[in-house]
Amino acid sequence: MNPATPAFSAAETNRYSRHLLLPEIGAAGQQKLKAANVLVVGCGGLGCPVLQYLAAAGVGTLGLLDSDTVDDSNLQRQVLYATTDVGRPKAVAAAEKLQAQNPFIALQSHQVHLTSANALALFQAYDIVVDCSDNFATRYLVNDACVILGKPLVFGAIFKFEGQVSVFNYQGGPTYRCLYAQPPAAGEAPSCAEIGVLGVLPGLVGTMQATETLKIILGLGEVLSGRLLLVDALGMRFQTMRFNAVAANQQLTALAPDYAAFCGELPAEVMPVRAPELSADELKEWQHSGRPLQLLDVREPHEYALRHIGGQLVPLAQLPEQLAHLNTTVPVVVHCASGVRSQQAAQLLLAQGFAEVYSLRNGLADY
Ligand SMILES: Nc1ncnc2c1ncn2[C@@H]1O[C@H](COP(=O)(O)OP(=O)(O)OP(=O)(O)O)[C@@H](O)[C@H]1O
Repeated sequence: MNPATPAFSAAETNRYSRHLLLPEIGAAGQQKLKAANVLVVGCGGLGCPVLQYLAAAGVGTLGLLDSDTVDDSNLQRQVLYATTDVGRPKAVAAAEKLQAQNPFIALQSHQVHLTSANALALFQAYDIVVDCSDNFATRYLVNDACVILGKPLVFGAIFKFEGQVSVFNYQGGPTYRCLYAQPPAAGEAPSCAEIGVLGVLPGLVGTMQATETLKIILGLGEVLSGRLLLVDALGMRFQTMRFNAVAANQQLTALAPDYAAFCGELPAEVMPVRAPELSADELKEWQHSGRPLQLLDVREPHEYALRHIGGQLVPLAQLPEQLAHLNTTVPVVVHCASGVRSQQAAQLLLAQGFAEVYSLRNGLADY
């Protein structure tokens, strides 16, 4: 179809009237939006605002890829979901909300986990991919699939109060690998589930991703290619850093077989044995019994200051050098915010010869 030909119903013309008024968009631009196919990988914190604004703007086909279900801890920031959606697949619940918001667009739910085995086939049908995932294995996989298929990739990431936005593989521009040649060491970059995130931050970063996506479709402005936007919500400061393409990263021909392994996630069969866990009730019972116990809090001092249940504070990163101050023969219960860092710490203690070590299941969240 000729993108310059307006093919809108009266209801669409009215709906998109504020776009149609802009000479930079107009009927031709709105037609480009209607003809566009955009895949959003991850319908969580970032995915929700990206999807909401792309749907409202009239992007004709939106793919929603997510393997997860809605958890009540998602509702603090994943604004497409209601309390009644808890337990439902995100790709399905989000599609319902978006279809109600805009009946003139098509929504494709992909309720799958993205892997090397399905990425190329899934991406094929889309013009642009927006990465709203939350882990490094998926980010490298999404990048490589976009490079192989020659698709622009709109990237966003959040951490506590900070965010990053960029556009990769745009018209021969640099890729995610040009910016980050190697993933961080396992445990070096904790997830939102572990470290927390300001609820509005994905809204801030996700709307920037949506903006870049619309600019790419419309051919408007200066796309954020070869530039990384750094968002500091606490200082409300925005900085841009330039980076260059590395030719080898733009010439990938095949996906890696296992992105989790590339990112240092060990396969289940060689994972260190998980330390035994204790429930919050079991810990409370132990504390009341007076049986000897070393209670270890492996969070950061600022988290401890906010709330603690006693015990010794030894942030996870400092644990290896603090081992000499602990008694290897007295049982140890390690806890953190949600049970992830404490599991790592408990495994370390067991490997160092501590006789009896437990990790508090779900951390302070359950206590
Ligand atoms: N490889 C993947 N395949 C499918 N979905 C993915 C993949 N990687 C990440 N996701 C999805 O991306 C979304 C990221 O959202 P977000 O960062 O808000 O995390 P969350 O898992 O919903 O929340 P939390 O980590 O706090 O529990 C999640 O819904 C997750 O299921």
